[in-house]
Amino acid sequence: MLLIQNLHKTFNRDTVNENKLFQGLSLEIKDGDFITIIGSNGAGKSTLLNIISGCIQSDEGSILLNEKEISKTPEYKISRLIGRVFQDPKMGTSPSMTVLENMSMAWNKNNRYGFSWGIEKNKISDIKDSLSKLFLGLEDKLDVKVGLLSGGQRQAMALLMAAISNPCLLLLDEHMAALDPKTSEIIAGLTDKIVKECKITTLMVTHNLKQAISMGNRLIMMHRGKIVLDIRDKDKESLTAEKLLALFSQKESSDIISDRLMLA
Ligand SMILES: Nc1ncnc2c1ncn2[C@@H]1O[C@H](COP(=O)(O)OP(=O)(O)OP(=O)(O)O)[C@@H](O)[C@H]1O
Repeated sequence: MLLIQNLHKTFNRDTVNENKLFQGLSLEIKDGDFITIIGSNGAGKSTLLNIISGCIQSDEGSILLNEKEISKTPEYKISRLIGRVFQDPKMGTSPSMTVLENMSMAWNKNNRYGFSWGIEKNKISDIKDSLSKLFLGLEDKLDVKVGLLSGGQRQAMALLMAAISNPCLLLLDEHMAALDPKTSEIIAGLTDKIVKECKITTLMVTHNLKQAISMGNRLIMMHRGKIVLDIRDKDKESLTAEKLLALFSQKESSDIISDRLMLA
C-alpha cells in the first residue's frame, strides 16, 4: 500500500517565481489499484511521480510504501522497489545494447553482480517467452540493437523491463503520449495486460481522456496541486466522457481541463 500524507512542495521559494504546488496533499493507494491520473497543465502530476520515486524531495510530509517511510530515501534505493516508464521511449532502454542484453539487465535489476555471466543461458528462454507475449516479434530480434527498434517496440520493451523485476509500484508518466494513435492503442492493451498479469499497483499519468476512463479501477483528477476528483471501482466502471466532463464543469475553474485532454 502507498500512503501519501500531508505532502508539501514549493518550487523557487522566496523568489518571484515561487510556486507553492503541494500544500498538504494526501492520497491512499491500495495494493493492486490501477489509478489513471489526469489534470490541467502544471497541476503537479509529474511532480507527484517524481516525489514518490525520490527524484525530487518534498519539503514536508510522509510517503509510506508497504509501511516503510521512503520520503527521504535516495532515488537509487527507491528504484529497486518502483518501476517507471517515461514519455520518451528512449529513456527506458539502452540503445547501444541488444534486446537480449536490455532484458537481461532488467531481469537482474535487483541482483548483486558477481563474476557470473550477465546473460545466463537458462534465462534466455524465459526472456523469449516474456517478449513473445508482446506480440511484436521481439523474441526473434534478441541480437538486434534496441536503438534500431521503433518507438512503439522500445516503449513496449520499457514497459516489460519495468515490470519484470516485480516492483511494488509501477509509475507510468504519459508513456503513450509520444506514440502514434495506433501504437498508443497497442501499448495501452499491453499496459492493461502487464498490470493485470503481474498484479502491480500502478499510477498512470495521461492526457488521453478515453484511456483514462477505460483503463484502471480508479481515476484521479488533479488541479493546481490538489486532487479535485477521485472516482473508483463501480463509479469508475460506469464512467463516460460525458459524465466526467459534467463533473469537471461543476468545478470552480474553467482552466481545469487542458486542451490536450479535450483533444485526446
Ligand atoms: N524542478 C522544478 N523546478 C521548478 N519548478 C518545477 C519543477 N518541476 C515542476 N515544476 C513546476 O511545478 C508545476 C507542476 O509541474 P508538473 O510537471 O508536475 O505538472 P504536470 O501536471 O505534470 O503538467 P503537464 O501535464 O503540463 O505535464 C509547474 O508549474 C512546473 O513548472
